[in-house]
Amino acid sequence: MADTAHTSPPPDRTALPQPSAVRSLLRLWPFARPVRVRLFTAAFVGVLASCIGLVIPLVLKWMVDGPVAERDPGGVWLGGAYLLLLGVAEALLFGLRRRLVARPLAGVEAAMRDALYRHLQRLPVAFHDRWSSGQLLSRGTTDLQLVRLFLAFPLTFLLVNATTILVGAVLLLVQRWSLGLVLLAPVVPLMVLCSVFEAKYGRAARRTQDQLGDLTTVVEESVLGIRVIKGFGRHRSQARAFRELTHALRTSELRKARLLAWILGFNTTLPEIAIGGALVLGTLQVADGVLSAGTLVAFLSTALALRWPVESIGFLLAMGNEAATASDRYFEVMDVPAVDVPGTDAPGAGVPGTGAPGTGAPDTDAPDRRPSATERPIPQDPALKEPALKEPAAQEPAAQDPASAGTGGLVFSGVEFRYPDAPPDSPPLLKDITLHIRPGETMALVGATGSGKTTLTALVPRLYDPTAGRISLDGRDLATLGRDEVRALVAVAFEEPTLFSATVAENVLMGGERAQESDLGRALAVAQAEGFVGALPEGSATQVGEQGLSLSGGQRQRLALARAVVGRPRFLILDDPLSALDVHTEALVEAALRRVLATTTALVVAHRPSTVLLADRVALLSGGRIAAVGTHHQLLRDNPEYTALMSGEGEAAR
Ligand SMILES: Nc1ncnc2c1ncn2[C@@H]1O[C@H](COP(=O)(O)OP(=O)(O)OP(=O)(O)O)[C@@H](O)[C@H]1O
Repeated sequence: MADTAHTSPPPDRTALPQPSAVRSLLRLWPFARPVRVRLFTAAFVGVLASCIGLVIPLVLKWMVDGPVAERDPGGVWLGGAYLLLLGVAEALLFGLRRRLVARPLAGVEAAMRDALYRHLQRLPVAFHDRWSSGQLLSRGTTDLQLVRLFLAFPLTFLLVNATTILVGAVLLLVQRWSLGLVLLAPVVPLMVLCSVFEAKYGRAARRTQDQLGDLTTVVEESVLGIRVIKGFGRHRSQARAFRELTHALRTSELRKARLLAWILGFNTTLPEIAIGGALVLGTLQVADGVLSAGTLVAFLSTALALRWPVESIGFLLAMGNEAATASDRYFEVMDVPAVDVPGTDAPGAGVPGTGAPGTGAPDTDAPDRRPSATERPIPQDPALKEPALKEPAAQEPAAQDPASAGTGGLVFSGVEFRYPDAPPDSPPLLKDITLHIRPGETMALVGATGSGKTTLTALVPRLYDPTAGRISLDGRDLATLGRDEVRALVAVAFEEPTLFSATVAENVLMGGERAQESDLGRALAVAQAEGFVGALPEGSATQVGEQGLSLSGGQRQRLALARAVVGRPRFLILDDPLSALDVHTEALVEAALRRVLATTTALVVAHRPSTVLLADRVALLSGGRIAAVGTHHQLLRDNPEYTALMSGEGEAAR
């Protein structure tokens, strides 16, 4: 499992030491590798184009000292033709460079985005509990654009410009070493200034990109929560919060602009002063007859040709720093160990450095940290350990695995759980949970608000892993099952029914890998959703809006229930599935659900007696433990806490 540092979003990273920009950028290599030939060719073409630019001053020198001095019009025309050819070749080569990289780099950006999305799907729920969606969105959008821009432009031009400056410096020194030294005098101060700039700009870029992520979160929350904002008239305070963030972002952007202006100023002024100095000195040397006019022209043309490569260093460093920051932010997410490796039986096999025990989120190397099913036999009848009233289950096992006779169904053995972000000295939320739901049995889970019912149910589909103890499904240790196996065995309907921007049918059918269109009707019937789905403009082919907002709460809940039952799961986890239904619909759904529950092993979080009555037995969760197990009537008779909860007194007292 990821440790807290991994699951937590980075705090203010600008306060931390920044990793070297080069090291951050080198991490992009695996993604850039497939297009390396194009990148290197583009760099070579760029260097060639730039060197052609440096030949132009040499042609000028030849023209001034030759045809111009000798008043030879034919030579002047020839020189002009050479210059034109060189100029056209330079332009064509720069165009070719751009063409070479544009398409492959769009592919690199898409591949990185794809990898990020796939990774996000496989990260533990604990990670998503802690990271804001805006931070993730901005890493998958703006940050990746910055990376593509860097690979397309500054990466090549840092190389092209460095080569141009180097070749140009040699040409200057060869033409007239004394003038060359005057021109090269600003190199050392400029290098110092550039390194100071780089450090400062790197921090500013980090701050800006983090603030952009926060801003995205606010926008997203405002859009999704628009009903609450309007309902409570919070648009002014929301707008104020938004303004504060945009103001902070603007301040950071201005700081970047100031830093950029500062380095551009130095990068322009110092070389200009040097060129001025060389011009004065060169003119004196021409006047003294120690230097030809052609050499001075060539010298100054070379110096002017080097102006852009020097001036642009500021821009290129800025873009490089932004890309390095983007790379850091991208890999902060990519470095969080994933929960599972598809196609492997043991979750997380092959993913290095994952999973410290006791942190509460699904682990990728669970077999390492917990003994395997063969090492730790499941207690022969964990139900015997249950602390309170017992009676035979109404449903006997339909088909028990002979190898695990008596341990089939859903078994919690000494399960303990603490959320990864809970204070380390706080007691675990769930302690020593030992519970046996027999094959085919429906167990209701009852407890006060906040007692941990949802948390306990979330352990079954492995949204989180217990911090101690074990859960088994039909005798198989849950921790040894791959993600696909768990998904095939367990279906869940959450308290908050989430629907996706897709058709009703797609939303329901995503509940079962092998679910067919024919299962759709059955699932909708169980959830008593046929009526309203049939009345939708295009029936089950109707698109439901973002998060299914175009449907009522009860309708969404019924579709979520249909999704849970569509795949005929062996284990069904329902978190208060009928809470948003009216009494009449609830009775109809219950009648249909009863038939589904008869064929599955189910754990149903229940708040109301009507839901509890769906179950064969009831487990009472109190103080983080299973305080009692029995039938509804037994618990009503013998357990005052349960009686209070069912009568509503318990909740009212809280
Ligand atoms: N992701 C999380 N990180 C940290 N703590 C959490 C997280 N989710 C829930 N909790 C805490 O765990 C406790 C139990 O929450 P849980 O949702 O399991 O209770 P519940 O019994 O289902 O409540 P309800 O009946 O109101 O739905 C609460 O105190 C809650 O604040």
